[in-house]
Amino acid sequence: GRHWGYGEENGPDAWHKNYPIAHGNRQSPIDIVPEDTVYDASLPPIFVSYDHCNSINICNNGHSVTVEFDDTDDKTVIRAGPLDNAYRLKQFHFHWGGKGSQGSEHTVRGKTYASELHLVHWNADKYKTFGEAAAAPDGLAVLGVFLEIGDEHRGLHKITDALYMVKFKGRVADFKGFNPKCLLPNSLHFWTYPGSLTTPPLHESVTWIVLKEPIIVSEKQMGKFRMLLFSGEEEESRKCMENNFRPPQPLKGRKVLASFD
Ligand SMILES: CCN[C@H]1CN(CCOCC)S(=O)(=O)c2sc(S(N)(=O)=O)cc21
Ligand SMILES: [Zn+2]
Repeated sequence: GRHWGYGEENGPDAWHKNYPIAHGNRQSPIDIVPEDTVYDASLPPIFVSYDHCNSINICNNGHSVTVEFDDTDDKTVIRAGPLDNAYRLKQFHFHWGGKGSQGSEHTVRGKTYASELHLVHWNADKYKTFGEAAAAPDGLAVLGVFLEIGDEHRGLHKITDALYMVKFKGRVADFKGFNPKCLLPNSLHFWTYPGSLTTPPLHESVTWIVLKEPIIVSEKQMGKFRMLLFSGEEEESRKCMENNFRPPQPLKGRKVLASFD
């Protein structure tokens, strides 16, 4: 049937037709209002151990560009913070705009960023497979990092230089040895709240951990993401992959905790 996307007909406002959970009580993203967040002094810092981290490939799935990891053991995990278990890195991907500073999914007091990086982790302590975890209320932990336009980012070069290999939907290319630690900002101060996948199937299975400090990337680097296509090589309609973000969803009484005062 008609596949979901970010267009006029199949975009975020239409997703509820095939995915009624779109109108659920813990949907993402949200607008984070710092003065309404609760500083929780008992919240430990998050612990990111990406040291033996190894990427496998880079892929254009028709919705975003993703870098996938070998998650067969606990060598690349995040723990602590709001999490009760170690969560294994499965993939990371981005959401971005068409120009300027629109493009992030979470917003901060209405401020949008040019892009947002999502590092997707799953609770392998509790669930046997990623698929099972992706549908469980405490199955996933996604680390969100804002990207702001400024000087170029040295760590992002390896990604933007590889995007030409996956221009078309369905393309996968080898992408080994990339460690996403280089994409994290200096501070790991975060906001956290219970939410969902921001794309279909919109499972309410994500503990969101959104970093307050953005990383800085250049307009030129962001431009390379917009060279990607939503469409496959065989399709005649060539649609640039951009504005692949869901707007903020109702908070519905949820509390957003802050790890910093
Ligand atoms: C295009 C589909 N995007 C999905 C694909 N996965 C979920 C479905 O998996 C089932 C086995 S996912 O867990 O990798 C994931 S995380 C995010 S987000 N933007 O909320 O960080 C979206 C998605
Ligand atoms: Zn995402």
